[in-house]
Parts: sequence; structure tokens; C-alpha cells
Amino acid sequence: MTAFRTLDDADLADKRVLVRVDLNVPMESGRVTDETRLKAILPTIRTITDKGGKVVLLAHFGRPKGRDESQSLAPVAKALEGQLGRKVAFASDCVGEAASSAISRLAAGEVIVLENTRFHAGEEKNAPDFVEALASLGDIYVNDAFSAAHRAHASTEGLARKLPAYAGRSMESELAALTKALEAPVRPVLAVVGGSKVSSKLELLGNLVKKVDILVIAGGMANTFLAALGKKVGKSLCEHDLADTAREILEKAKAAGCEIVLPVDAVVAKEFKANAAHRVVGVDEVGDDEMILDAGPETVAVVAQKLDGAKTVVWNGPFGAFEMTPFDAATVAVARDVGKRTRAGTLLSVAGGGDTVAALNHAGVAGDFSYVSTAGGAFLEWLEGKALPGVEALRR
Ligand SMILES: Nc1ncnc2c1ncn2[C@@H]1O[C@H](COP(=O)(O)OP(=O)(O)O)[C@@H](O)[C@H]1O
Ligand SMILES: O=C(OP(=O)(O)O)[C@H](O)COP(=O)(O)O
Repeated sequence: MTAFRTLDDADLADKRVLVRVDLNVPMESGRVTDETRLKAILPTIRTITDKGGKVVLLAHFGRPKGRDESQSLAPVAKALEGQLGRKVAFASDCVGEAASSAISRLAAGEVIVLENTRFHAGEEKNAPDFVEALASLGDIYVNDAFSAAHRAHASTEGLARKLPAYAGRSMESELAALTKALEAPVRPVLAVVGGSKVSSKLELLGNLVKKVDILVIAGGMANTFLAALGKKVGKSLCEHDLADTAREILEKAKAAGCEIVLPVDAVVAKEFKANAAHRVVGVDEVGDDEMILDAGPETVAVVAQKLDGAKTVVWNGPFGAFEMTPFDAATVAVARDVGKRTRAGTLLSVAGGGDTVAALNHAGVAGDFSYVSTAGGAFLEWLEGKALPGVEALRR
């Protein structure tokens, strides 16, 4: 018997199936720029529609504080329609009259997306009345959002305890693939953690340093460490109030024998925009009116040298603001290097995260990696050995 109930165990005909998916996709000017997370949920949607269920998709987008139309899921629902090749309805709220009347109009085999769950404070609080309001809209709950499973929210955890709960196809395959690739990784293991979600990913590094041999800290995360070590980072993305936590992580790494690699140079600019005037500087030379938007070429060379000694790579979070040229250079260079080594058979590589996957696609190498997960933070917490609330709630 498997650890979870799956869609194979469910009677789906004519049922209202609440499916938690991750529609937190990269977007620019109202357009989805990477559809990996949409493609990942197609098998679950099709399994349910083929069996005559009504698919009610629940998801968050961004981190709004209350209702905020700029964080609406409406354009994502449109993009999903394109991927699915069939009509996808949309309801302007995920609870209440707007949701229930739209769902009541669904015929068997039809699909609807409900508006951003994070428009309601009860979502992140996992508030019982909000869980109740969501549960009243469905007969069955399916979680297909491995990438949001590290959040104990109403739609990722609370609902699984309220309705008959099943793992979706993507949830199943993510857990199986990560277990196969990383349950007993060949050492040395090199991890790259970068990106912009500094506060939500910094603390997990304290445990990660006990699991990996080399930790390359990149992106906005690196700026926070550089500042904690007394370097001036100007206007860079940086969480100065996390300096103590950053220093504690460096101590933990030392105690665990994990080598920490920080950028030695940076590409800096005065404006956060594509093709902004920029210069390459050492990390001691960032001006007060400048911001670090990418790692420099010397850092890329250091990472290449560290990769020479690694057998397994895990990666979440880009080296820079890769959506804007030329600040994609370090991310693209390291991605191509890892891809090449993986193809040559000298490295096993696992990468994940909404933006990281978009960056690998941008570099044209996602297909070269051993495994690409939809998940970033959730994948790192899984790697830390932490129980993920969204996964735990699904266990039989
Ligand atoms: N130095 C930097 N300054 C500003 N933003 C950065 C910097 N480095 C990386 N980023 C941003 O980090 C974002 C991705 O971070 P994150 O959400 O943590 O990754 P993922 O979605 O892969 O988990 C990208 O939008 C990228 O532009
Ligand atoms: O994009 C996500 O995670 P990721 O940035 O770690 O890939 C998930 O949708 C979780 O979003 P959250 O970090 O706002 O809870």
C-alpha cells in the first residue's frame, strides 16, 4: 500500500474536486513567461476530467496582503486554458457566493480556477472558518502543489484534514523523483541557494549545511551574507536585520565541515532595469548608490572550480536578476556548465523553483539536468529532512 491515497483510489464521477495547484508562475506585464508549473498539473486535471469529475483549482499568487487585483489569477487561468486546450472558467473569489455559484454551473469534466486564496487572511493563518468555507465548495480534495507543501495554509494543509484527501499526479511524481535522485546522494554534494526570498529561505540553510559539503550562496541571499560580513552592499536587495542569522549559519557550516562559497565579484548598476549602465566590481567596491544585480565572472569561475570536485548538485535560486539582460550572465553560465557536466555523466543535477526553472529554460538547458522540480523552498526543506505540512496531511 502506498503512503498516500492517489487519484487511482478516488471515485471522481460527478464529484466537485478541489485541487490545490501551484499557479505562482513567473509573469511580466500580465503575461506568463514560464509555463512549467502549468504543464506539471495537466495530468491531474486530465485524469479528473476523464473520469467525469468537476475540477475546481485553488492556488495562491504572489504575497498579497488582502485583495489586490494586480495579484489576480485571471491571466494565469487564461494561460492554463491554452495549455489544456479547453475552456477554463474563472471565479472572482475563492469562497462565498462568487465561488459557489460558478461551481454550481460546472458540468462533469469542466474546469474552473478560483481567485487567489491569499486575498483572504484565513489562508495563511489556516483559520478553521476559512477552511470550512473552502471545504463547503467540494466533495474531495487533491493536493498537486508539491512546491507549496512547505506552507501549512488552509488550502495546502487544513483542507486535507477536512475532506477525503488524495495526492495528485505531480505531487506523486515529485516525491518519487526526488527520493530516487537524492535519498542517498553521491558525495561531494554542492548546493546553490540564491534568489530573492531571503527571509523565507535563510533559516533553512542552518540545516542544509549539515547535509551538503559545499554551499554556494548567490543572488539576494548572498548580499545579506556579504552585509553580515561587514561589506557595503549599497542599494542591493538585502535583509540587514537577518545579519545575526547569517553569521550563525556561517558558524553552523564551520562546525558541520561545510564549505561556504560567497561571490567575490559582482555586476552593479544604479537602476533596476534591463540594459542599465553597469560595471563589474569586487565585492568590496560596491558604491552607496549602486545595487548588485548579478555575480561577476570571477565568481562564475570559482563556482566552476568547486563543481570540478562535486558529484551531485542541488540548486534553487538564480545568481542575479536574470529576467533582465545582461544580469542573466552568471545564472546562464553556471546553468550551462552544470548542464554540460550532467550530459557528460560527471554530475547528477537537481534544480527547482518557479524562477529557477524559468532561468534554466532561458539558458536552454532545463532538459540537460538530471531532474527539474517545480519546487524551490519546498524542495530545500524536503532536502533538509523536514516534514512538509502539505505532504504530511495527505498520509493515509
Ligand atoms: N541580486 C539580485 N537583486 C535582485 N533580485 C535578484 C537578485 N538575484 C536574484 N534575484 C531575483 O530572484 C528571483 C528568484 O528568487 P526566488 O523566488 O527565491 O527563486 P525561485 O522562484 O526559483 O525559488 C528572480 O526574480 C530574480 O530576479
Ligand atoms: O513559488 C513558490 O516557491 P519557490 O519560490 O520556492 O519556487 C511557491 O509557490 C511558494 O510560494 P511562497 O514562498 O510565497 O509561499
